[in-house]
Amino acid sequence: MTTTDPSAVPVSPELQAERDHLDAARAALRRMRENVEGTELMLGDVVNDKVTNAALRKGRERRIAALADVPGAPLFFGRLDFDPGTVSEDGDADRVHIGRRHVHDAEGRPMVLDWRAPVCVAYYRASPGDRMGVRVRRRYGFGGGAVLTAFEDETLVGEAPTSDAGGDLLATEIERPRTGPMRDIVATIQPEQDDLVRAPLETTLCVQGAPGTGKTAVGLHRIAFLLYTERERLSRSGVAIIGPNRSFLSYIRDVLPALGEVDVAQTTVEEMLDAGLPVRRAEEPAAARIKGRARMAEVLRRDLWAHLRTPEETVMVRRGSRRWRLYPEDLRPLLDELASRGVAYGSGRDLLSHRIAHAVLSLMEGAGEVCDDRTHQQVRRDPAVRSAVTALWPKVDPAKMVLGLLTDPERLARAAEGLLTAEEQAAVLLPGRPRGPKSARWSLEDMVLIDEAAAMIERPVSLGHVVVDEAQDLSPMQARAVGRRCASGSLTVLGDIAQGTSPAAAANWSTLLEHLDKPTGHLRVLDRGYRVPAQIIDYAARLLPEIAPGLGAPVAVRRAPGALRVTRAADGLASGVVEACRGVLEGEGSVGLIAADGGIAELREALAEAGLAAPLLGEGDTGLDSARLVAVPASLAKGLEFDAVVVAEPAAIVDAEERGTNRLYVVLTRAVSTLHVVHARPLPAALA
Ligand SMILES: Nc1ncnc2c1ncn2[C@@H]1O[C@H](COP(=O)(O)OP(=O)(O)OP(=O)(O)O)[C@@H](O)[C@H]1O
Repeated sequence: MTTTDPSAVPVSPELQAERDHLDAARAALRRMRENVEGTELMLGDVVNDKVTNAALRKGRERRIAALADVPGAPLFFGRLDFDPGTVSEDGDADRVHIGRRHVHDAEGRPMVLDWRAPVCVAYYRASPGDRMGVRVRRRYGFGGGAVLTAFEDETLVGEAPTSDAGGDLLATEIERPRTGPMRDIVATIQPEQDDLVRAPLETTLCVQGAPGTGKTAVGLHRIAFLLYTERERLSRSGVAIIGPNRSFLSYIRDVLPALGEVDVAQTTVEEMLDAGLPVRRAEEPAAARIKGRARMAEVLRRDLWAHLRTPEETVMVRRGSRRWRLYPEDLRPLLDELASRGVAYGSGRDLLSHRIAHAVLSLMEGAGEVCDDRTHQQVRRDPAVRSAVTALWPKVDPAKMVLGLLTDPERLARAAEGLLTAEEQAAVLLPGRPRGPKSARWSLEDMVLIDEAAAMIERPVSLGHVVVDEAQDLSPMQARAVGRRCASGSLTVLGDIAQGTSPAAAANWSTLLEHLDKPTGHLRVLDRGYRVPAQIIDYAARLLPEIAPGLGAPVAVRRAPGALRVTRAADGLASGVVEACRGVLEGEGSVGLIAADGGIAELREALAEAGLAAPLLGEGDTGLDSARLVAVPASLAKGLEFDAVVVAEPAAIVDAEERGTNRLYVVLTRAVSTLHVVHARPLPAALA
């Protein structure tokens, strides 16, 4: 009789002992959760204060969520046996199990250590050359339903260490068929990745990595690590991850919760800007490039500060029977001093009212009057002072300001003199004749300008850490917007220059780091490719000399015979694609059909006629978990991956946009196991 339940198969006593430990750890985790759940009653009795109660309750809910047992994710994945006395005086404790979170027994003795604990570094980095006190490293294999089915020991001591650096388990883990969103890689983080994950909070990292080298995974695990080591600091200041679009964010949404972190904001650049205005049009590439340049900040700065007026009138404050006068020549130095100090425009207004009040008080005191803080406040609020401030230092609304600037050629010419040519000025003007910010047809690039203006008026609050993925696509102006949101925090900048597809994409990282205001950020390179088998990456890398001269292909850690097929569709593209999809669907796991945005509808129709439903990614709430076969517009493929990928008509993908060859490189590097390229037109020269 065959059985499909791995837990029912007889096993060795050692494996059984490990299973028992896993069961005991699960029971202990349940008890830890129940203990937290049981705190509700005590809370009501002891604390009456509503606000405190609400905060405690929220903390408690968070803790309960963090202690949830994630179905399908085993509670531990590894074990280390250290030299006696390395971890503790007590010999037994030199064996530690390592998992996603800390679990202890009823007496408080650890049963599973959180992978982020310092002692666990050895799990990821110990080698026969530097064994870090480790004698044996054990890695576990799991079957369906997180049933422990195997383990593999690596002995680091003795004459003949048995180290394969976990190669088989790594390949098995990567090739495990995908059924939905991205998974964590906590069990198999590689040494070069671990080094980045555990970089201290103060360090801004910029990671250049070819497709599938694990950049996104590193960024997500770094957040989890930082939240573990710096929880208090970061829970006050906040952490965010910025991704290229909603489909991508949906793809990565489960990774942090699986690592026990449920409180990280995930956003796109567009959502982050949050100007309260809708984006109504895509910018022309030429205008996008101009609006994305850092010099636009100077154009905006000039326009903003041009709102200041030269004092022409006397300010007269009445107090009782006396009148105190400040003449234009008294006011001018106050204004000039503030304007030259680099204050935010908005706080400058406030400071000006203080300066004027101070000057009036000096006159009063010079005449023998006794003044105190109350007098200062009264003078500051005097209608004459207030109207002088309003006239000299007018309030500015950022959206109205940008609207005014981009609809008035003369005003723009004044602000852009020496910075933009006449043609460039004409290119950035807004279309139509909008009457106000609500009716204007803004682009994303315009929103970035509004954000810049808003930040010049009032500086935004800084987060503690921001991870920005696909950062190569940030224009200098977008980079400034990201950078000022972590002005006093740090960044993890992830990307690949070769995958830059936006019109103002970065050409190198040092310039982008400057725009992010982190010029001393450390540039690190990941070059071991985990996702894509060698045959596929070699094929895609033929595009590199054209799109990113100087950048090499990653060194693929896996080869997969038969991974690549290139077919000329003799009976037309649609039928070739249907046939290719049918073929790859015979295998296991997720399948992505990727085509130029303009061609995807027709291919979906052909698939539907052939009885193959392919929901469109990005439409409604279609996520990657809704079906095995998903139709992916090329513009949304970035950052995603599928077990098998069918790429339809590479030439159409290249032709669809200015940086179409970069887009094709992205598209060709999404497959974990199989890539099938189908074409009716000739292939781009490098692939022919
Ligand atoms: N150490 C690892 N163990 C297991 N899987 C890994 C490891 N590193 C990376 N992977 C897998 O490789 C794939 C690619 O990882 P990831 O998406 O982080 O790469 P990337 O560098 O961001 O790629 P891209 O530039 O194409 O977006 C993922 O499936 C990830 O789980």
